[in-house]
Amino acid sequence: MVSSLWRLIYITYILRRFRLDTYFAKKYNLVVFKLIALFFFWVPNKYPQYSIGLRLRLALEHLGPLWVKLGQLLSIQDDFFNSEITQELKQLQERVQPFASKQAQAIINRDLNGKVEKLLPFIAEQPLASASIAQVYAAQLNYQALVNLKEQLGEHDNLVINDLDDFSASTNVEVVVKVIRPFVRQQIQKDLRLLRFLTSIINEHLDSANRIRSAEIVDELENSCRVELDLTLEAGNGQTLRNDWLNSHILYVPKVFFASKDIAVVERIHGTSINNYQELISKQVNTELLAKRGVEIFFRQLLEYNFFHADMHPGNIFADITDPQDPTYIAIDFGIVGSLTAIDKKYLVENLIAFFRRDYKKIAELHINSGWIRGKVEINELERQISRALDPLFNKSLNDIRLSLVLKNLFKVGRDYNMVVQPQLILLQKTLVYVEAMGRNVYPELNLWETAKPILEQWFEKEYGLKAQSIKVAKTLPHIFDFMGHVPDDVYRLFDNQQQLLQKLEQMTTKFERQQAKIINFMLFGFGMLFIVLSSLLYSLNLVFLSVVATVLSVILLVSLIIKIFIGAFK
Ligand SMILES: Nc1ncnc2c1ncn2[C@@H]1O[C@H](COP(=O)(O)OP(=O)(O)OP(=O)(O)O)[C@@H](O)[C@H]1O
Repeated sequence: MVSSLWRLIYITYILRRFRLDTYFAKKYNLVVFKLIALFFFWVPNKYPQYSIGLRLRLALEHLGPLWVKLGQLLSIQDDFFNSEITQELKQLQERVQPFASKQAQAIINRDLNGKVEKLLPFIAEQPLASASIAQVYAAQLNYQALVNLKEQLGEHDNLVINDLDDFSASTNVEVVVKVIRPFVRQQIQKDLRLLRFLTSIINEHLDSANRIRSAEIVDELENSCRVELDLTLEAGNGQTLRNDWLNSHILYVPKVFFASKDIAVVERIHGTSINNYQELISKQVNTELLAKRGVEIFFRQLLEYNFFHADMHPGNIFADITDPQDPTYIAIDFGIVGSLTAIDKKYLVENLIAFFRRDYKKIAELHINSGWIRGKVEINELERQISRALDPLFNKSLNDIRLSLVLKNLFKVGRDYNMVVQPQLILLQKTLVYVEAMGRNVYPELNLWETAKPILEQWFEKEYGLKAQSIKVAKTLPHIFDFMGHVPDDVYRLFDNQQQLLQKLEQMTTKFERQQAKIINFMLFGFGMLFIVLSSLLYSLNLVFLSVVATVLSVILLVSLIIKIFIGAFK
């Protein structure tokens, strides 16, 4: 509690130090930001010449991993900040001090439970890289020791050892050991709670038109941090992706050998960072092919395997340029992955194809006929809205068409009509932002239109085209015939069952009627006798008239009873 309070004070101090409170006070007109200025009046304004975007970026970098991730997330939404700020946020980098290798060693020792020397005969003293969540060390893995350990896995239930069938080695293997920063989990959790608290306070004081989608953003952050902070989940994702691409030439996925929550041992890769454009050029790499292969990989992950790497920022993608004319990709860091439902996949492809054909009516029809948009919607009006959102994208040259923007604008129109866009579709759209940026960085003339269109059309034809439908029908025919063969039996059984049911119903009705008759008889008899007793009582009290009435009533009741029994006997 006390540490959370200190952290909150530190966050507000940083807001003031970079004069973000003044910006937000103006943007949202909230007293809370004016209070910060009052409370931290003594903090000097050191960066008056810096733009707001730069100050925001520096503040987030100061605050640490969660805030950097928040900034990265906001940099690909355009309903939060203007383009100048989002451009700056796109350059967010994690400025973290490496943590002591001694601590890393202690974590490795703890999780490998006394087997470190056997499994990892060499671990470098200095880290290879230090990111905000993890630090990475070059190391050597004794492969045979790992094979033996897998056989007696029971003893090491904190470790997940992946299937080793897809890898073989007779000597030590070059690996990297990824170690989660000590206390980063606690710090991120604490910051998440504070972020939720701060955004809810802000939201409470905003009028509905200005409210921010805070809960949605914080949920998304929490979700991605949950996976990134548990390396066993990353190990599982890595294995799935590796299996998908095992026989492919264009993407290599390094082997994740094993992991605990805090460490992962991964095959070491040697590639050129996809950001290193200078090297790609100086080695005369076929950048056009490289860029096109990037787009192909993205769509194949989605359409063929339905499992996509969703953290494709340039730090995680490398190129193997051993043969510059045949460049291929290497992907690392499998913390965030995604997959789509069959319906979302169809939605995506159909809409993109219709967009390529500039057929906005078709897009409108798709949204209505498939029930994505419910309620009464005027098709022409929807078509107009879609055209308004998408047509400006055509005004650019084909090279500049950004599919990520197409999707984003489409989702926006959908949301205006209360369509619920599934989070995985949003994740995909955000991944596409990186894929497109990367492709254009590698080969500025990349024409996504030309590259993606045939892939999408082929997939759609394969899945939903005439041939695919005929094959599907042909496959279902035996089942239909089988079903029809059983129909007479089933119908007979149905009728038979129905007959039995009717008989049962009849029996129950008769029983009920009998019970009912008995009750009526009993009541006629009971009331008849009651009136006889009443009549003699009234007579003894000299109430002759009333006594006669009671006698008459009792006679009526008893005679009715006799007639009823008499009729019942002849039924
Ligand atoms: N298999 C590998 N081979 C060689 N280098 C690696 C490997 N895995 C990671 N690295 C190096 O370590 C860096 C950080 O690794 P990784 O991206 O997996 O960590 P992270 O904490 O998830 O970082 P972030 O979330 O910021 O991307 C990479 O950018 C790369 O330089």
